[in-house]
Amino acid sequence: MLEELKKAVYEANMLLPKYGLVTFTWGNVSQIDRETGYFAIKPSGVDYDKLTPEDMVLMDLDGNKIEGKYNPSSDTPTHLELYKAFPNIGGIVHTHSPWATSWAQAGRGIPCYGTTHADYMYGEIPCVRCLTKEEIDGAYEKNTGLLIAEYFKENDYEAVPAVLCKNHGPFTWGRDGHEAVHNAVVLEEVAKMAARCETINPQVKPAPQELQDKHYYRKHGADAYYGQK
Ligand SMILES: O=C(CO)[C@@H](O)[C@H](O)COP(=O)(O)O
Repeated sequence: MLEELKKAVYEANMLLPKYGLVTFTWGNVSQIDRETGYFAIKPSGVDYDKLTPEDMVLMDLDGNKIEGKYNPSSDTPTHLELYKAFPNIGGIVHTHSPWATSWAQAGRGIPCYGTTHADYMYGEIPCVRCLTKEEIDGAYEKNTGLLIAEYFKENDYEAVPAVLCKNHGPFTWGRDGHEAVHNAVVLEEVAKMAARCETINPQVKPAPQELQDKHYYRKHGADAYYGQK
């Protein structure tokens, strides 16, 4: 079932090691078929070099496994909550990419220091709070998804398709898995540049708003990143 979807998700997952975003079996990509409401996601704990398209696990938005010989990624409940909360999201990535995860562990959002950032993400890339003891002791991954969804109910997830979860790591999204991976690569590069920028000049300030606006809206214009505004 949904073989094309599983193939696309397999190919998107294989980009994570290709771009140096993951070590061992860390990280995962999913993509949803909005007609069926099913999404395909990387199986939990399977080495990337052993993965095949058939290994992708099909899930529904109630958290039921529809098809797949493996367990779905442990982060599946987070992906699920984001798909439920935001209809324009078609693909989601979670990694522990080192530079973005370092900002997440430090509990800081990534300011926009330059046009590389502004070309893809409008303003600061946020870091949401660490989960509470109750949230951690409960459904950790589901609560991570609910926390991200809560933040972006008040903030534009189309303008900033990325978030850092404090003491954990980054999540990115897009219209499909490949675009979510693209945003994960951009996030890691921007995180690296920003960290180095602050080392070179600890007094550095964000780029002027007019420069940020020029670059973001030149690429995204009045049309939203996901369609007509
Ligand atoms: O965030 C985590 C663990 O902290 C996960 O993303 C693992 O890094 C990958 O788990 P699986 O997808 O293999 O279950």
